[in-house]
Amino acid sequence: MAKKKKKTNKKSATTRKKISFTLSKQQKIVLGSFLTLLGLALIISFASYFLTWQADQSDIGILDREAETKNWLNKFGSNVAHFFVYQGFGVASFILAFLITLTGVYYFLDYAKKQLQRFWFWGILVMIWIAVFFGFFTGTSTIASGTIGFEINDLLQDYLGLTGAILVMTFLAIVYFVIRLKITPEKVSAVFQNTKKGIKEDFNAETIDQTDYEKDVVENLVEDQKATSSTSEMEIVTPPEEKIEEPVLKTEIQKDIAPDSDVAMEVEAAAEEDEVEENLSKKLVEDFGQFDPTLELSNYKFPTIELLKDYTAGKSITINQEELEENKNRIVETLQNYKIGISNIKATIGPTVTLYEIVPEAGVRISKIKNLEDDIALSLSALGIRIIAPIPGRGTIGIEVPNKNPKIVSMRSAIASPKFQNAEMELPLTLGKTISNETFVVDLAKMPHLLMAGATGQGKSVGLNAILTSLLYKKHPAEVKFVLVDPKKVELTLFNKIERHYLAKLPDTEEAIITDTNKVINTLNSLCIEMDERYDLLKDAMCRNIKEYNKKFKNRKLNPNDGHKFLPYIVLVIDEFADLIMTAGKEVETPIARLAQLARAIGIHLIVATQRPSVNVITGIIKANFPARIAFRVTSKIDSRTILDSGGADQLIGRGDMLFTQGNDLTRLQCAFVDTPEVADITDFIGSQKAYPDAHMLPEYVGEEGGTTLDNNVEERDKLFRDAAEVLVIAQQGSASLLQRKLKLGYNRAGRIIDQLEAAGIVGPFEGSKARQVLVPTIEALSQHLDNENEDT
Ligand SMILES: Nc1ncnc2c1ncn2[C@@H]1O[C@H](COP(=O)(O)OP(=O)(O)OP(=O)(O)O)[C@@H](O)[C@H]1O
Repeated sequence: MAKKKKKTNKKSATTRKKISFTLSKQQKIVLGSFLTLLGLALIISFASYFLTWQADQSDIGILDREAETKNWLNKFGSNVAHFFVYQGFGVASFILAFLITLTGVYYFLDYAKKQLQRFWFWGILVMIWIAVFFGFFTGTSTIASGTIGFEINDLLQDYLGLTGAILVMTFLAIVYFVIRLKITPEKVSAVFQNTKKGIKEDFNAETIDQTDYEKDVVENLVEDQKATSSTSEMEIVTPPEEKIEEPVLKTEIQKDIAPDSDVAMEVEAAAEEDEVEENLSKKLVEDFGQFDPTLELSNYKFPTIELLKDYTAGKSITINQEELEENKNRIVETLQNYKIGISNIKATIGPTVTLYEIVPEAGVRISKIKNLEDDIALSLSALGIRIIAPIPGRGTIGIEVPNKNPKIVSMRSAIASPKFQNAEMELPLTLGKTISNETFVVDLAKMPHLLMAGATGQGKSVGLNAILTSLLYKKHPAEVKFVLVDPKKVELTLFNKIERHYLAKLPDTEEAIITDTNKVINTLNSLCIEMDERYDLLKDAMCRNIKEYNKKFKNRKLNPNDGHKFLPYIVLVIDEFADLIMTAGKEVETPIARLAQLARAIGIHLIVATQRPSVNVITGIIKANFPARIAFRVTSKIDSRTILDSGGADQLIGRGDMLFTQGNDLTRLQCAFVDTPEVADITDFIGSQKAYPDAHMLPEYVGEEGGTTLDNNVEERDKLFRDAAEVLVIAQQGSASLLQRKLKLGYNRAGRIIDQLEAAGIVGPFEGSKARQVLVPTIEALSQHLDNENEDT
């Protein structure tokens, strides 16, 4: 049933969408004034037609310019009125004119149109009814009922007879009164009662008025007498004041204690609840506009491009012809040494490497060229040769040869590129430039997590800074929050300045940037709680991902009173992951794996960087959930295999030369370079602006120190022990997930509390898939139980 309802709602929504066309404000005013004036013109012509119709009827014909008409709106008036009044609905045609005027006014003043539709629906029905009604009286003359009214009436009478027609008409009138005017027998009787009472009050009031009047007259007389005849004497008796007040008293008495026989009972008919005209959220959006998450920092200014340095100023990529020729000749020679002929060769010059695309002669085995990689590298005497055989989608074989004079790709050029500026992505990142010198932009939200590896000094930190800078240039502080983990303690410190704008942290912690392993564990678990909470919100809102959820929230379809809020993306950046795994092992691996598996839909994205991409650091489960990888230069082929599932990263030339994969092809990129002073300038720029009162707060997570297990130690119980006990006793169901939901706890904490409750004898032992038994029947019994416990200790 509910499904059906939803379906029809959906259907009506789509039809509404189809029908509704949006007019601009000006168009509405023009249309509104046109309709209003047209309606008024009709009213005037109709009114005039009733006076002049007999004279005009013979002259009907708008094309005849000579013909004279008496209608106030001349030929237009007489023709239109003849059509609507005589041939149409008679007197009731005024309703039509009125509806047109009303429509005009609605458009002119831009009122909601829903109401208008009702006016039209009922207006037309009433018009037809009135026309038919007049059909009873008009006989042969059709001016009052119009032809339509007369004909319908005639038809009714032919089939039902006069009595039947009257009954049908009466029934229709009742329908109108009950449905449209919501007049019920109770209301009618209440009106009668009120009228009765009203008449009585009026009568009394009149008595007062009369006395007042008499008093006035007497007073005036006194004054007149005084003024006009000082001679003639007349005794004037002013009525005593009590007399005037008497009727007032009487009314009060009558009001308060009415005589028994006349007990007036006021019947208050329960007011019909108003129907909401339009979807409430639509109205909210109309009234207040879409929810704007950036409102709190509405004056926030994004960092300017000037804050970034241009390292390539005046140094665009120059083509060194000599170098190109030399490399080409060597490639051709080397291949010929191995009896591989080339039919064509093409060079694409990138910032750090040049790609030579060769088309081998027919019959050459590709694997043969691939095997010659080292030989070609030797003959070109260059580091970092990479052979791509074949280049996917191109049908050629690529040989990447590093340039002798590589160019720095400045972050400024990447940020200023139209590709990045116009990127309509949730979390756009510009990583640098491709081999064909194009800016490379990807969406972190689509990745959905990124693994980064590279030997020391190859550009990892710069890469991380480039990623964070991209987000700072594109996303408002309300839209994205960073959780930064930096065991090296120095790499990300600059971001401390934007703590209250962009960072998220645990409650009760000083620094937002996490450098301590223990805190990392707490933060990761807290993010898991945040993830669970967000999933609950999404489930409640029936959304599949954060994008849909936020859209719904912006359109005011989710009620903040139900806990709904705008959800910013959370980007968790972990530098030196290997170090973390070494010190904390499983404790960090488990929540990271959980987040990596589940957090994509609710907007938590992970960027994990490591120096050593060995298999005990990047375990299978982590690898499986990080399809997007970046490899800077690594020291061995094995490391390259671990991070990219293929070689290549060991042949990079360093200094930001990198390979990027999103699960399929490898793309060689030159990472955009952003130096520490530039990051300092950007964070200074943001940090100096108005900020939120505090960093974004993550849910509280109580670590292992939060309590003991089956030890019934009252001192060591969780802070929420009593609340939890009450929740379970009320629900009479000993389940940890109930606690998680009701008290917004993480899984571990809820589990610990359940253990404590078991130790305290409030819930029974673990019963497998069934919920535990609650041993305390009521809240009172629980209070007594806990009080006894306190007395014992
Ligand atoms: N994209 C780049 N373009 C030009 N030079 C770069 C680029 N990336 C890095 N470099 C150079 O390499 C140096 C080291 O880079 P970075 O500090 O990012 O290395 P790292 O991989 O983080 O090293 P570590 O792991 O030891 O911290 C930089 O100081 C810079 O000179």
